[in-house]
Amino acid sequence: MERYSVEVQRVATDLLRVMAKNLGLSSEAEKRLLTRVAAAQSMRMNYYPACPESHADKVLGLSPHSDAVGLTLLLQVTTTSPGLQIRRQGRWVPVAPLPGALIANVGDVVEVLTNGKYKSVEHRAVVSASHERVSMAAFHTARFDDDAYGPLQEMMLDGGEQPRYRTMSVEDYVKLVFSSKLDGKNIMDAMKINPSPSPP
Ligand SMILES: O=C(O)CCC(=O)C(=O)O
Ligand SMILES: [Fe+2]
Repeated sequence: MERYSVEVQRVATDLLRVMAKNLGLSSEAEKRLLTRVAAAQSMRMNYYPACPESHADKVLGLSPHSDAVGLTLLLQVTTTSPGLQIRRQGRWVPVAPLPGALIANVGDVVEVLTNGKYKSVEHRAVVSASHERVSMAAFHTARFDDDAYGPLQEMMLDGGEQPRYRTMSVEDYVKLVFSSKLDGKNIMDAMKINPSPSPP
């Protein structure tokens, strides 16, 4: 478990480095502005028992949400029973499990830091009438005592872009997350400076 955790954290850091490069952050110091959101890690094992046929279409395994972290690397441990779905253009799209594959879910913190250039993905888990399912999520964040979460100056300066999200200390952000319900992208709505009305 410890080895898995260390390796997954390394993958998360590498992915964030690539994302930073894609965004034009080239120096080591600039890349660190994104990789710092993989400095800390927490893990969650999700167990979804099979749900009786009569209820399966009325029950969700996990309500729609986006992860309130930097980057999540998710392993669908049960490869024989799908359950994860992502929301794309208003529709729920299943993500088929691939043995040994990690799914990278962009979290809310990366959406804020990149001023919306990378959007966090809304997702949910559904249950099956016949199969139980296990997934394991590794969440990556900045350290609690790290500076703040807010749109990176380095990315906005070029285009004279305006910040679309508030800047908040990591501690206040964590308080906001723990006082919020698991409900779609509600934390992003709270962080937006001029939230546009959400589609029905
Ligand atoms: O079980 C899944 O596939 C989704 C888990 C998840 O979204 C989470 O733990 O945040
Ligand atoms: Fe999630």
